[in-house]
This record gives sequence, C-alpha cells and structure tokens, in this order.
Amino acid sequence: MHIPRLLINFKAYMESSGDRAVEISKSAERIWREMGVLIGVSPNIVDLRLISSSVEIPVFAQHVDPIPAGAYTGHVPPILVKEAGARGSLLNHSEKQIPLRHIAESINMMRDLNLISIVCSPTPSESAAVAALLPDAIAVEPPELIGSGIPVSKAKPEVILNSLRSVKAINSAIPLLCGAGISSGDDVKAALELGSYGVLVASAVTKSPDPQRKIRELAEPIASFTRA
Ligand SMILES: O=C(CO)COP(=O)(O)O
Repeated sequence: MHIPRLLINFKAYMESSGDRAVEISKSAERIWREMGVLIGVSPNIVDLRLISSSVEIPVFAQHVDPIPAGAYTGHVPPILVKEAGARGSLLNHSEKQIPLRHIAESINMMRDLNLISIVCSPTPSESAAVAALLPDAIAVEPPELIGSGIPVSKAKPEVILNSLRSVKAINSAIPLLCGAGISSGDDVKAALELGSYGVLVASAVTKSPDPQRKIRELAEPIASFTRA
C-alpha cells in the first residue's frame, strides 16, 4: 500500500488549479524521483484526470460519496474517481465533513475498488472512531490551525501523541499522518519525531512563490528520517 508521506492538498485554491496544479504536481514528481520520498497530490476534482494523466506520483481525490455511478448530480462516486486515474481519496476533511456512516460506506466501496482511503479527523477521539472503520490511513488535523501557519507538530503535539495512542489501541497497522499549519522542514521533522507517519500540507505549498523549493524543504526531513 503506497501511502504518501507528504500529501499536498490543493483544496480549491486558484494558485493550485489548472496549469498551476500541473506545475506543482510535476515539481512534486521531480522531488520524488530526486529524493525517493513518496509524495502525493490531491487536486480539486475539476483537475483530477488532468493531474493523474500528467504525473506518475499518486493522485488523490479530496472527497468521494458512498454511491455507485448513476443519476447522482453533483456527487463523486468512487468508481469515477478510479476511472479518472486516482489512487485514492481523502475523506472527511474538516472543510468537507461527512457522517461516520458515510465514511464507513465510502471506505468499504473504496477498498473494493483498490482505492486508498485517507480519513481526516479533527481530534484524537475522532481518530479512534475513524480507526474502527479500518481506513488505510488517518490524518489528524485540528481545524483551528488549518491555514494558520501555526504547525500542529509544535503548537499541539499532544493532538498527535494522543491520536497515535488512540489509533494504536484500535489497530496499530493504520499509519497516522498529521496536518494543519505545517509550513517548514522543521515542522515536518517535529511531526516525524512525535511518531507521525507523514504530513498533509496545503497553503505552505499552494501559496508559496516557489512551490518546488517548498516541497523540497518539506521532503528533506522525511528523506533523512526514512534513511536513518
Ligand atoms: O487542510 C490542510 C491539509 O489538508 C492543512 O492546511 P494548511 O497546510 O494550509 O494548514
């Protein structure tokens, strides 16, 4: 199972849509080849096929709905995400929260399609609830730090430690990523030292004047950590 250690969420930023989404994705691919760090990108749904046909690194949708293909206006069936070349999807991001039963149904539908499920959770207790649904990975992200530039790995390390503890108590095989405010290589290093498998980032890359340079900075501690 190839869970990225650095997953870049393009959200719905203009700076990471269309041709700019392709450029950032190609930068991520270049750094993956250069450093051997598995980097994934999560473009807006409007760019999913464009990005998955432009790079070899794993591409993730930002959301799926637990439905088959069919008469579902405005919804995102897992099968169509698969057809568009995605390797998986985020679920339950704090900016796109869904009920627990939808998370469970989506994880099961994604598993049947060999799509990787990375489920976001805002707190350690919700991380435990999500772990019981057996996703492929969990990403804990305190909503109040998202987009703040204040890194969860330094401002709220207990959220990572308590999530690790609560997820391990349910299933120690589920990797835990963390995100929210992660903006520097040092923030990534702190997250890894706390026990995170990897990180989820958005604005540090999408809003950077030099996304490639920022991706390299964020990937460096992962490269050294995974080499050690
Ligand atoms: O929501 C996030 C990643 O999914 C985190 O956002 P920022 O990296 O902009 O804080």
